[in-house]
Amino acid sequence: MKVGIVGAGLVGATAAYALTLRGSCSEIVLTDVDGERARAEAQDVAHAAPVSHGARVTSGDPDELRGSAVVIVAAGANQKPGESRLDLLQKNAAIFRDLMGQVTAAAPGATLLIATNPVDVLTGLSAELAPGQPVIGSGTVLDSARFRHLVAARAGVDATHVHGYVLGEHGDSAVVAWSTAAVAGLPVAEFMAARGLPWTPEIRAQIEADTRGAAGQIIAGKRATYYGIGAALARIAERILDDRRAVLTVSAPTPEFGTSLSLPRVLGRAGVLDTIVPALTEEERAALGRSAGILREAAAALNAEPQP
Ligand SMILES: NC(=O)C1=CN([C@@H]2O[C@H](COP(=O)(O)OP(=O)(O)OC[C@H]3O[C@@H](n4cnc5c(N)ncnc54)[C@H](O)[C@@H]3O)[C@@H](O)[C@H]2O)C=CC1
Ligand SMILES: CC(=O)C(=O)O
Repeated sequence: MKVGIVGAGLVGATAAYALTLRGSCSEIVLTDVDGERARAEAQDVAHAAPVSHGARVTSGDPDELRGSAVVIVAAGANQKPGESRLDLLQKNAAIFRDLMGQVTAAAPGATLLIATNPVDVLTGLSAELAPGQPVIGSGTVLDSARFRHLVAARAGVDATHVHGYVLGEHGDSAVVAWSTAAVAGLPVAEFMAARGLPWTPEIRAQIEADTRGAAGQIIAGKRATYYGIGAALARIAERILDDRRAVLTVSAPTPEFGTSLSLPRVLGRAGVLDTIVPALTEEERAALGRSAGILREAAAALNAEPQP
């Protein structure tokens, strides 16, 4: 089971490290326009293999992606403090137009797993640039993890026992779908009330703000985020490799919304096998519609740009 990674920067290299520590695959190849960086990152991660699960970790030209079952794409610029993900669109779209031909030529059978921001619009663009190949974006898998972490901290339980989805854009319009949230199978308010734990509209609003604002807070403090997304990418990739039918909020082209966005989706070797539309409140449905509108506008603005 081979995973290719395009873009051996902070996100790509951390994904390689997470794949290695989790034993997600037997082979990882890192590629980057900065070949020296890719080589050094592969060498460093390879030294974790003998003390974890023994994967073969190498670097090389895009040609070396051949035989990959999944190719993670994390190439491109990241946000500077104060920048939004959508601010990265033009420059990262140009990088994708440049690299996608090499990726599809080398690994025509791979599922493409996009991480570069703005991930929803670039997932849609990648699906156009790689017709016939399964393409998904990491979407709101990371946001859903952040949401679960924040609820778990309030509830005083392990985050793996908190359920809940963030939907729509991986970005400022992400929709925190409280109606999907549960702690140990109970609606959050019920769980909190039964234990006399504080649960107010202000606390809910703070959790929503912290879920949406997490990337900004981390970027302000250390210039980039990579551990959360590295683990999320490894999890998504291994669920695809295992054909596990896991349900994750990945981004994918969604005709009903006219854009790529995140909804809970069943994942297998062929990529997205099914999409689940949760029973949302009217307010959540409206927020999801607004989020989709923002993404449609961004994609339209990209298509309106003259191509070199
Ligand atoms: N989807 C998500 O949840 C998250 C997405 N990101 C995004 O991931 C992307 C990468 O972020 P970082 O790793 O922090 O940036 P970075 O600057 O550390 O790494 C980017 C790498 O891409 C490489 N690159 C540029 N053009 C390339 C090309 N044509 N072919 C191959 N490699 C190329 C660069 O040489 C560099 O090594 C950014 O767009 C960032 O916003 C970051 C965190 C979370
Ligand atoms: C940077 C980014 O997209 C994130 O950490 O959510």
